[in-house]
Amino acid sequence: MIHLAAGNILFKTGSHQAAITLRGSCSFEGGILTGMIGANGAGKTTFLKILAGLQSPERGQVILNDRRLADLSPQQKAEAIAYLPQDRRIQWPVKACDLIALGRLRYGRSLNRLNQQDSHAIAHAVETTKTGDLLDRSMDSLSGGEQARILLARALAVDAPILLADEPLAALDPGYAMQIMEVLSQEAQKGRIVVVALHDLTLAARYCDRLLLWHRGEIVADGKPETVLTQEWLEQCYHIKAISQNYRGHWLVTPYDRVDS
Ligand SMILES: Nc1ncnc2c1ncn2[C@@H]1O[C@H](COP(=O)(O)OP(=O)(O)OP(=O)(O)O)[C@@H](O)[C@H]1O
Repeated sequence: MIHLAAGNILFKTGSHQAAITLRGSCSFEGGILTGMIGANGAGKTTFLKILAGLQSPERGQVILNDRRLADLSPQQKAEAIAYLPQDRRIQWPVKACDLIALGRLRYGRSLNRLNQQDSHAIAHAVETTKTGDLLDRSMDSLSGGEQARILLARALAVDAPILLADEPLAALDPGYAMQIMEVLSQEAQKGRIVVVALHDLTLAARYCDRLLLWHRGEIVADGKPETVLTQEWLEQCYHIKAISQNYRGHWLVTPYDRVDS
């Protein structure tokens, strides 16, 4: 079973007024879809980058299956972790199918020498993201939502045991957003660690097994959606009120009003 843990992390994010000090420990097991939620600037992206080994904390460390992430080679990290960054607007005329295939480069193969395993992983990623009709299109001709789906397909094509996705639902319409959450949930059910930063609390509550709530650089709540998305936390962290209800076995959260801070 894959295991990823971040212990006693301390990280200062720059020196401007909005900068924060990120502190926290948490661990992740395969088979669970974890949503990271929290207001803008709370620390979600920074923490995902630390988990992905793209930022080095000033204190603390990330451990992947008993080994320090910092001690792994770039190749080993690339084989273990697929990372979908938040900033992902593609302005260059690469074909969508080639961009997805880039997910296989970690195996040291060039795009024109993909083997059967590569083709299988790419076909699976295309099928699960329903991007087959976009493959021949140039990335710079796609809408923001279409690009987002292709980039998620590239991350899935890596076929890594850990998938870290930073706001994969940004720019997606409600139907595709739900489809992507279903895909992420299925990937977790296969035994992967899937951690996803989200702003849509309704979908976070509906699909995630576990939520981590970030507030000013710290995890203030960690647990099942119904224990994290309480009125108190929503007011304190987002300054909102929400209707929470159980509907056909699903915990639904609908923000409806702002609370003056
Ligand atoms: N490279 C950087 N240099 C300076 N400050 C940074 C840098 N990256 C992030 N920060 C600051 O660190 C804080 C946390 O940022 P982070 O992107 O982790 O938040 P977030 O929870 O992902 O926010 P959002 O929901 O808006 O994406 C913010 O105040 C941000 O301005």
